[in-house]
Amino acid sequence: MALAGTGVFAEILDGEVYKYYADGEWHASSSGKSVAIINPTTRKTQYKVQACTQEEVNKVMEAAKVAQKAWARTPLWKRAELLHKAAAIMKEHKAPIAECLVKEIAKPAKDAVSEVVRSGDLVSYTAEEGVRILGEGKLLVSDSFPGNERNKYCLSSKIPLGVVLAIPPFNYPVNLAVSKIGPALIAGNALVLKPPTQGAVAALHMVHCFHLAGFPKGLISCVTGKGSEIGDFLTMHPGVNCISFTGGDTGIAISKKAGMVPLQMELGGKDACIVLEDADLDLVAANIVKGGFSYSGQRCTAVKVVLIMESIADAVVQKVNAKLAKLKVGPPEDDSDITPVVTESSANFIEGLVMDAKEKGATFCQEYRREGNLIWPLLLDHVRPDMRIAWEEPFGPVLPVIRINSVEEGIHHCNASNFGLQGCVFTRDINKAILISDAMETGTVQINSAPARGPDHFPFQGLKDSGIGSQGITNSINMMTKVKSTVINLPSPSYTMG
Ligand SMILES: NC(=O)C1=CN([C@@H]2O[C@H](COP(=O)(O)OP(=O)(O)OC[C@H]3O[C@@H](n4cnc5c(N)ncnc54)[C@H](OP(=O)(O)O)[C@@H]3O)[C@@H](O)[C@H]2O)C=CC1
Ligand SMILES: O=C(O)[C@H](O)COP(=O)(O)O
Repeated sequence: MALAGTGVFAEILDGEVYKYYADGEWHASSSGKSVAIINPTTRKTQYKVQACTQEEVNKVMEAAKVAQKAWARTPLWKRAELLHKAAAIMKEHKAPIAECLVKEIAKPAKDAVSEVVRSGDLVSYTAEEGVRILGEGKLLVSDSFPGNERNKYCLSSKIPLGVVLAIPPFNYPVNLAVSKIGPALIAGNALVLKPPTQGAVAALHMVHCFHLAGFPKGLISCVTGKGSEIGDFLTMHPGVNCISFTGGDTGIAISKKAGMVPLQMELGGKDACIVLEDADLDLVAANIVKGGFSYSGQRCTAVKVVLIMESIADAVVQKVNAKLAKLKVGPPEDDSDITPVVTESSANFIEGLVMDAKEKGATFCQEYRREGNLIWPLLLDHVRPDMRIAWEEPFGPVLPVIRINSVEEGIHHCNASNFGLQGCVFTRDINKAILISDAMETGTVQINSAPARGPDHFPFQGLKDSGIGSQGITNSINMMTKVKSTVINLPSPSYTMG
């Protein structure tokens, strides 16, 4: 039974097209045009969203600016209270939101529910963390700097940036939206969301939960449309005071076009898994399968290349293959492990990487199989650096194994990548693990576990082409504020004697 667009969500639907959200209300766009969202499994149109116009974006920005000023005067505890309310509503309505994730991005049914619950928890945690860290400021006294007496007291605190533009990617359209919305709002900013086209309807349902919680008009808005059509207008809009983006190379282009505003960019990755001879091989195999193939490899933090010592490679490949044979391949509704990848062009891209590896002599541990957007899990052994898959991210259920003869070789491959998101190392020797972690040029290194962004309050950042700034709840709140100081100048120095 379809739940999306029904019950409390009925008002977000206009005929068969989902509305966009502006000035505290749901609207049909004056463009009269819509964008189709193709179900990756059926490859037919599942939903439609409004193709918003530039004029509508302008109005949203104006309303956001006005609403932000009033919001910044709203006590912190009240902002937190509203966020807690939105989180509870989101969790209460997890079923329709999860249904959209299943239909729009083929997320396995259970994972879709987990994404919504995790998102509710993220919003609540953000409310609590915001109350703590934004409730504190700093007092500096002048006599610590040479030549000064204690006649100046500097009071500094964190203040909002203004209007934050949030652009999340298709693979976590709810979670990676709230990871921007929560921190922006608790810090006193207004928020404009441009959801990914695949995932837009899940995001609109999530935004309605914030609407039902009673946030002021204009403070949150959600404009839909193809990124290729309205993206530049949004990111270059003079009303935007901060851009928080998660996605692919588009982020690099945005960073070149954006004005002088803070940027938070979480981009692609080619997370390496370095396996040493003394590793627990069962643990390694379990993490390669979980890390490489969860959500069919469509995670920025997926294991995207295995760099394994030659002497243990056969044993690990055998264990991984045994586990891959047990994965359930099929539609997301059946809670399959491997589901269709998000678009046909994505499936074609993955196939291109596989065919290139085939031509250049990689060993196929399974037969390559594809039906529509559904690609069966594939481990490619004996991959060499001249193959594209050694460097490019497939964002699909295809994982290359490169056999190495020294740890240095593994580190060298990891660091030669233009990406630097996460990486992992498997060894029982913690001293070696720390040295390797320090040598890997990535934002995070996991020791004895696959890469992961969560838990959501951990710092999450990419080096090189993987991003700018750091996410995670605390870092995002800090990033979405600036520092304001007030200096009290005393007529004469004053010292407390104790
Ligand atoms: N480091 C991280 O945290 C993560 C990184 N990623 C990376 O994202 C990629 C896959 O996600 P995907 O959604 O396809 O990424 P894209 O970069 O294609 O899209 C991300 C978002 O940007 C929008 N967009 C597209 N063009 C523009 C533009 N010109 N201006 C502004 N916004 C635009 C998209 O909208 P529309 O859908 O309408 O095109 C979407 O909302 C992979 O490379 C992956 O590694 C993914 C998740 C997390
Ligand atoms: O987009 C992604 O891949 C996510 O940021 C990964 O999140 P996870 O590692 O917590 O699944």
